[in-house]
Amino acid sequence: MSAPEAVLTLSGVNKSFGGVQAVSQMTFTVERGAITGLIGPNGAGKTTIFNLVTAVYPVDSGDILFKGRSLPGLASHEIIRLGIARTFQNLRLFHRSTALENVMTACQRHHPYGFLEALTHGGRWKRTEKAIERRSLELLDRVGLADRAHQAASTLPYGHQRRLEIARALALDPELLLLDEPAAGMNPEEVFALNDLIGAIHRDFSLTILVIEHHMDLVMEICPHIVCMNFGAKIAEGGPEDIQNHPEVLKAYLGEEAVEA
Ligand SMILES: Nc1ncnc2c1ncn2[C@@H]1O[C@H](COP(=O)(O)OP(=O)(O)OP(=O)(O)O)[C@@H](O)[C@H]1O
Repeated sequence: MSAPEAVLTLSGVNKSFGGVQAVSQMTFTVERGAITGLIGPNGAGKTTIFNLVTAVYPVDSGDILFKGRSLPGLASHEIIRLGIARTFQNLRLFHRSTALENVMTACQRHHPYGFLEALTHGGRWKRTEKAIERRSLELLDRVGLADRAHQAASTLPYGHQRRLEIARALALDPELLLLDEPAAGMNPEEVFALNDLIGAIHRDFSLTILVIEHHMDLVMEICPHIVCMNFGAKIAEGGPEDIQNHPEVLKAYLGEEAVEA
């Protein structure tokens, strides 16, 4: 058996905002093909990790490697081109555009054509547009939104908007998909269905996934490996059983007194 390959490696990453140390000496690895969970109480620094990987913010120090290549210093669009896509905790959809237009915009950004071509609506432009539309419809179908393609994003139920964000991220052909609280605001049935969806896209798109999630049932079910952080630092790492029984994790979630009681 070949040794697992690291797709994403954080080494001693630090980030502070003013006096707040949002991420402190963070070190962990995401292996190719794995679904890794990133958990921790509110304000632990999880989204900041995603923001550092995708160059929303620069790291203060430390390194982030994607397939051995150092990411700090690259721009967000360069990181997308390397094969990293993400969804956002606070949805970033174009609310007035349809579901289809939202996905097509992501595809177009990923397969840009010349300004002149677009202006003249030349033959290649039309073929590219058709191919993008077909691909976008396929992706909507994949996330269970085929029948909502022509509906404005803002009028979709919240759970569907989260699925639309996943379709948009898939349109960027990622190798590594970062999901930021994909189940936020979903009811238990929607969370259950999301569980299946994440499993299916992981398999069908040969993805490596890093997922931030507060629904512990979902994390424990889909993530064979979990990193838990609190106050910016990693406090535990391991399989679901290790994490569920880890004293630092229990303390972080339940408080010191509850663990001692
Ligand atoms: N742009 C920013 N400016 C100032 N402080 C920030 C900024 N982004 C994050 N922080 C702070 O960094 C810390 C970590 O925030 P972060 O959003 O990464 O936590 P989180 O674990 O994702 O939390 P949640 O689960 O509530 O989304 C918090 O104290 C937060 O207030």
